[in-house]
Amino acid sequence: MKVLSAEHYLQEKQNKSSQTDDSHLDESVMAIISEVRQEGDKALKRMTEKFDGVKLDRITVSEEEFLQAESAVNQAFKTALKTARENIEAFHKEQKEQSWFINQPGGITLGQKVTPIERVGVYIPGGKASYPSSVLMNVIPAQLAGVNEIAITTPPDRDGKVSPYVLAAAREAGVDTVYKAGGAQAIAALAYGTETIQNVFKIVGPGNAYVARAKKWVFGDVDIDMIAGPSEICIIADATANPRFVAADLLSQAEHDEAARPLLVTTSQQMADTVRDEITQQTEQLERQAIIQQSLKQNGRIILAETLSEAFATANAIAPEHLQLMIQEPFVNLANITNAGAIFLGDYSPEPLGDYAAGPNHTLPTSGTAVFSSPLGVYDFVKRSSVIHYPKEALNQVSEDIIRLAEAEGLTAHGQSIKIRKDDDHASSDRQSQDS
Ligand SMILES: NC(=O)c1ccc[n+]([C@@H]2O[C@H](COP(=O)([O-])OP(=O)(O)OC[C@H]3O[C@@H](n4cnc5c(N)ncnc54)[C@H](O)[C@@H]3O)[C@@H](O)[C@H]2O)c1
Ligand SMILES: N[C@H](CO)Cc1c[nH]c[nH+]1
Ligand SMILES: [Zn+2]
Repeated sequence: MKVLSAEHYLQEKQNKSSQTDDSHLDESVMAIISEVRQEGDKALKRMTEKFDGVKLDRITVSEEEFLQAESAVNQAFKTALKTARENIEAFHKEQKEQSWFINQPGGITLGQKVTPIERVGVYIPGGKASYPSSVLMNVIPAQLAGVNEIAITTPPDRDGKVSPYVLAAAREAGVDTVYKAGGAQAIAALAYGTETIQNVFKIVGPGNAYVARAKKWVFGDVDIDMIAGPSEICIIADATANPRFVAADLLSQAEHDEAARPLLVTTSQQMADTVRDEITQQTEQLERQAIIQQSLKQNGRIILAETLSEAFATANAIAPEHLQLMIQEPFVNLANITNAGAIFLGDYSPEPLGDYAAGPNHTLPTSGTAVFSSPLGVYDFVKRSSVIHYPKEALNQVSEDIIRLAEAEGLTAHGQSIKIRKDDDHASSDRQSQDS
């Protein structure tokens, strides 16, 4: 893993982002979207054959497949799923938002009505690993928001099957509709519908570059949660941190993807050296060595900071998906962190605790987007409508102001809508009793 100063790291990061040219990705994703829009299921099956290497007869997972999956997973896994579901539910319940109304003098009522989005599609990645935990993380907040119809889509394996762990998680979460479709083609199908796949109003869930780019392209026709890139972890460690833990936590995210970003920011040269050795030793024991080594080589960095203040400033500039504070007094220093998707405090709060069990969501802003966005939550599955009620007298009170403002904009029909009520004294006299 490359070691460099904070200043050099930030410079390197800037150079990289200005050099990125991914127009080829746009071209292939736009072509996929347009084929699915034009040909529906036929295109979806053709692409599943091309990219996932399997010819499908049926896109929707059958009840029989659900039952097979249920018997293929053991009881301990089901219990772990149940515990995770309970923790995720308990945390996300706190995010539930109520409609509210305020009464103002003169019989005015104003408010905000909160309504769940009716139909939502959840993308569950399936290329390099299967993610039952992501099923729970994406479905549970939608359910708590009151979403009526939730469908999952995930790529099938080469036998045309969906991971039994993913299906067991779907069952645990109470979702019966699972489609065998992955990549940009699945996103297009959810956005525009096919003969089999019902179109949805919002698409959530992480995925690889094709999935992320397709979400960007369909945004506007449907809503999306965020553009989630490869997993990232940034650990701020002072000389008191346990280097074995630090190395293990960095590796936990490196194994997701060759493009994953494991970063250590430390004030201690000795910590940097020991973590480096630990990473080499621990990697030898792990299964996904090829992915880890690529991730470490391409994006793994040990950043030396002169002071803890410089370490915090560097982490805030990175705005990582996950930030671990493995320093003395992590709680006190929480105040110094402004940009991070999730913040893990202390030596016994490693990132995988958040991935699976603690309760907060693991779908988090990546690629620096934590400067402006938040974890997936119940709030992502509702929309808000403003509510306005003025009785006649209250409208009369503001009518001159409205007419003046409308005239200034040259919008006389707007003014007319107000004037017509002011002049028409007998208008809705029968409704005035309701107003008072
Ligand atoms: N943020 C989170 O919560 C979270 C959770 C889990 C995984 N992840 C991330 O999600 C990503 C998952 O990626 P993945 O690849 O394992 O699974 P994936 O399901 O996102 O992608 C697999 C699909 O990509 C498509 N594809 C592959 N090669 C293609 C090509 N050349 N042209 C067009 N389409 C192609 C195929 O349709 C395939 O089904 C990883 O980066 C991982 O770090 C994030
Ligand atoms: N760390 C991933 C988000 O970056 C989420 C995940 C799912 N399973 C394991 N990890
Ligand atoms: Zn993870």
